[in-house]
Formats: sequence, C-alpha cells, structure tokens
Amino acid sequence: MSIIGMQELIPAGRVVVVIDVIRAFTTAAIAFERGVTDIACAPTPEAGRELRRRYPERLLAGEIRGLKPADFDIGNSPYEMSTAPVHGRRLIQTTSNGTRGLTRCPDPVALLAASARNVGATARWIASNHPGTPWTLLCTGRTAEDRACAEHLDALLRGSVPRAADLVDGIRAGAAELARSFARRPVSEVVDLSPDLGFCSEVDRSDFAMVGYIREGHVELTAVRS
Ligand SMILES: O=C(O)[C@H](CS(=O)(=O)O)OP(=O)(O)O
Repeated sequence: MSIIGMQELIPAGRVVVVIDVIRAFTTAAIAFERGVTDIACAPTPEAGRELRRRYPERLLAGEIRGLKPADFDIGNSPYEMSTAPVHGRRLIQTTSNGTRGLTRCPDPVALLAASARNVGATARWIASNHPGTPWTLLCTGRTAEDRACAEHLDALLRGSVPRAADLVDGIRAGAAELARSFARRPVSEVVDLSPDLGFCSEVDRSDFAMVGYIREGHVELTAVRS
C-alpha cells in the first residue's frame, strides 16, 4: 500500500490508481457522466493526434500547458466538458500529467483513473473486484490536491471514513498553488482554473470507477458502476 509521485517506480503485482484532480480525471468523469462511451488516453499530444488519425470518429480532448490546442475539439476543462455535445461519443484524451501517468503502468493487476469526483466509487470497485490485493496510488501532480485525494482513497481502502471536507481543503490548497505558478506565466499562457474548480471539488458526484485496459499501446478507460 503506497502513495507515490510520478518520479517513483510502480511496484509489480498492484492495483494501481492514477490520480489527477486538477483537471484530467475530473474532466474524464464529467465526460462519462454526460454519456461518453470510452476514452482512449494518450501520453502526449502527438500520440493523441496519431490516435485521431487512426480513429477519426473520435473527439480529441486535452491540453498543452493547460490550454486547448487549436486542432483539438475540447480542452482539458471540466466546465467545457459539462456543456460539450458528447453524448454517445468516443473520446481521445491527452494531458500533461493525468493521461501520461496512466501510461506509466506496464503490468498492473488493475488500472484505474480517479479524481475526487469518483473516489468513493473507485474504492468500492477495488474492494469488490480485488479484495486483498495491495494498491499503489500514483499522484500525477506535484500540488496538494492529488495527495489529498490519494490520502482520502487510501483511508477508504483501509475501511476508515475520511472527511470529504479535508479533501476539499486539499483541493483548494492545490488550486491556490497552481494559480500562483500560472501567475508567473506570460498573460497569453495563463490558465484560468476558476470555472473548473467547483467541478473538481464535488466529492463523490460520479457513481462509477474509471477502469483502464491496455490496448494497442494506449489505455482505454470505461466507466464501471459497482
Ligand atoms: O490541464 C491541466 O490541468 C494540467 C496541465 S497544467 O499543469 O495545468 O499545465 O494537466 P493535467 O494532466 O490535467 O494535470
């Protein structure tokens, strides 16, 4: 049982949960809530574009340095995803941290993507499907929100009852750290997280785990209710 960062090795024989609260796996959770059927996760923008050449019917979502590239259909924004016409669509998602983290897990017992939005459903899926298997929780960001989500999930998996309010405090602290770092960028590169933070802070709004299957060099996420 461990909580690790992106630089650390992932031990074999684990259920691996890749965590990205701000914003990749909050965006992915909203996509599934709105009727997306599956999400092919790419580690880089070029890999995402390559997947779109292979699957032209899919929408391409994601960011480079937090901003939507002109040739992408949707950014990495939960707010934007909450209004995009995506029902019944298949997506490709590529982001700086979250989708890259998913591809760091070569041979997990099970692979999941999580944010605060589906942390409880993630714990229930693991308890139902892999009781007794050790877990590794991979925080893809360096700021406080992923660590807070990992600690919340770790507590749930151990049978404790963590406080949602503590997780929300961690998300706010992480958002403040990110805002300070964005403020140092040139104006044209500043990312405005404010429309997204409410979505990122809604603990347990999604009632599904996002389970990943490794297919043809990428990870395919589907929403699984337990
Ligand atoms: O879009 C995001 O929130 C980040 C990119 S950045 O760190 O804000 O530039 O990507 P994610 O993979 O969602 O952490």
